[in-house]
Amino acid sequence: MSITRLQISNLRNLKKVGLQLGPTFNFFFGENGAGKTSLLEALYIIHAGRSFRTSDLNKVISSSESALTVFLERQSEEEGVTKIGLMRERSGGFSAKVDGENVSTLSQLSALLPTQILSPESFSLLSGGSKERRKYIDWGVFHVEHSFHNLWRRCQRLLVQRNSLLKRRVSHRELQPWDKEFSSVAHELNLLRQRYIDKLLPYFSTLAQAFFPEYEVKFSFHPGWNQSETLADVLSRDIERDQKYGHTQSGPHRANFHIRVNGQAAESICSRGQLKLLVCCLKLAQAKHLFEWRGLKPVFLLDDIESELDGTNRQRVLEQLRTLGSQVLISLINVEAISEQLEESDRVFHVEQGYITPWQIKGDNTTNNND
Ligand SMILES: Nc1ncnc2c1ncn2[C@@H]1O[C@H](COP(=O)(O)OP(=O)(O)OP(=O)(O)O)[C@@H](O)[C@H]1O
Repeated sequence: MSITRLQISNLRNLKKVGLQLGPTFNFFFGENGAGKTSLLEALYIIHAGRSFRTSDLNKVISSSESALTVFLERQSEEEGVTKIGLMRERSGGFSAKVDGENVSTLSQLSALLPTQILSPESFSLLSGGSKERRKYIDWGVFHVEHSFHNLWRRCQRLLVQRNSLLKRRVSHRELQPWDKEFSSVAHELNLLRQRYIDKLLPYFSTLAQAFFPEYEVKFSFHPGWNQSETLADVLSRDIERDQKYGHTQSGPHRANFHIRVNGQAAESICSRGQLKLLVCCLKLAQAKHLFEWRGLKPVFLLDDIESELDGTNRQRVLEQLRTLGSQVLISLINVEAISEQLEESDRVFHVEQGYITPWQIKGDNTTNNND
């Protein structure tokens, strides 16, 4: 799968952009503040319904404009061309269409456009809170297990209901029917996560070994409660604590994973650069797994990796992406940095004050197509 056409209006400084993308690497170069990250942000928004830079989408809409739109055409061998569009209004209104038909949930767009991002922000996957790590696992489960999304939503609803009952301090007896259902859905959800991780781990281990040959790198998953007990037993035992805090302390909403390097927590022993490389291994592992199990290649968005990884490691990550055959959109400042490694199907674009134009590299010289 790859994105062939992309149109963006009123997204930060991108007032009106129209592009034909190539199926392999697409490089976007330009000075600070030119609009490179905003272009990647547009694709992320249409995939996830949110930005990777801010939780407030109004900040992403161009100042003095009332709505942003992103439209794209996706080409896949099995399904041919699919047209996908999204509009986000300043008033909060959201509308999305696939081939002219309104879609009711954003998860329909996510399913059509599996997208992975490597940006300075995405490196908090290992150094930040557990929410990001749950999102990482659930991205993968969502794309390979069809029942996951509904199960996840049921689990969220039950959790909200249980928490509101806890806050109202209802009796243990009144809580029991909720606990029974919550435990049963949680158990099913956990099985899907466990099954996914069992399949993902060989991919991660191979990559970790290639990138960190001198270290022993171990991944461990924690479902959100002690597995020697059932969740129903844990909830029943901890009822007083849950009532005291007014929310449920155990369950799949507390799932997490840890990476240990030579027996120590990665975030305590690894350098910043090594942590970033581990995040690359995690994301590449998901992409390889998705391709081998579902034949899908996610689109990769690489923002500012020049400043995030050293030359050798950057090269190794790019080589992995070339082997995978994913479509990749990469932002960078200096076009000279890539002139040696371009392949025939790659495309280069110059980003300048919100305008994006195709660029051709000839030998040692860089020339604009429009020259
Ligand atoms: N809501 C908005 N409306 C209009 N312009 C905006 C808005 N938000 C940000 N901008 C401007 O849009 C540009 C966005 O730049 P972006 O972050 O995409 O740059 P970049 O090319 O990735 O730069 P860098 O190399 O520094 O990361 C900036 O010039 C910023 O001032």
